[in-house]
Amino acid sequence: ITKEQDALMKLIVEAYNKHQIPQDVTKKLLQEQYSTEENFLLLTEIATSQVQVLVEFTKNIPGFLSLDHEDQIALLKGSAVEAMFLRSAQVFSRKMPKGHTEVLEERIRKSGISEEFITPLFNFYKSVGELHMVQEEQALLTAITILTPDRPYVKDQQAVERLQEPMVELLKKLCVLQHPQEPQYFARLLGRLTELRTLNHYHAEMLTSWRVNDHKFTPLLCEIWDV
Ligand SMILES: Nc1ccc(C(=O)O[C@H]2C[C@H]3CC[C@@H]2C3)cc1
Repeated sequence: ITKEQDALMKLIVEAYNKHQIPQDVTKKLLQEQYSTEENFLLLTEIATSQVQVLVEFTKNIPGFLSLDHEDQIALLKGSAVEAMFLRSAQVFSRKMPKGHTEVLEERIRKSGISEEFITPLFNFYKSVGELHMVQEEQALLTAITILTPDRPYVKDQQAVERLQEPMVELLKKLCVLQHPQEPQYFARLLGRLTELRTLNHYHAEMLTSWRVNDHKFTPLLCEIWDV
């Protein structure tokens, strides 16, 4: 790892850890009663908070704020679902106190999300958990997801590639250092990004079904997902 790569990694990890889901949101998970309505409201709070954390993290990715402003929006809107699921998968499988994980799982299962999305969602959570990513890998993988050049409406894809490439190279080196006994570990991480893309479709269905049943979203979620 070169000096520049080490500096880049420290910036990304610092940005990743700077913003977390507020305690009061995760505390509510245990307190509120278990109605479908209450669960939906909790998930709405979690998703809104996740998107806020995502925007703050993205602004701290070196070079992001120097991109064309419309492209910045296109990258955020194009990656919000994937970055949110990636972070919630990491929180779900690692950071949460034991009791919370089961409670959150229960609430997700009973919030009006259709079964056909529940299965792929928890399969994804499980496959992320099994990777036992260190925080550097989590932060870099999230930044790489956000800096995907071929999102809809991105005008200057080369500029995004120039930011994403060094992060992919750095992640590749990190994986070799962190998992020397597992040469295919880096490929497994990138495989998670492919699995993530499939969740976009399910997520759009989830939003539509909630909208149809007249569920209220927050202004931020309406804006980032055009609902
Ligand atoms: N009104 C909404 C409520 C929740 C979501 C959402 O994406 O929830 C995600 C956050 C984590 C819990 C369920 C999934 C993963 C979207 C709109």
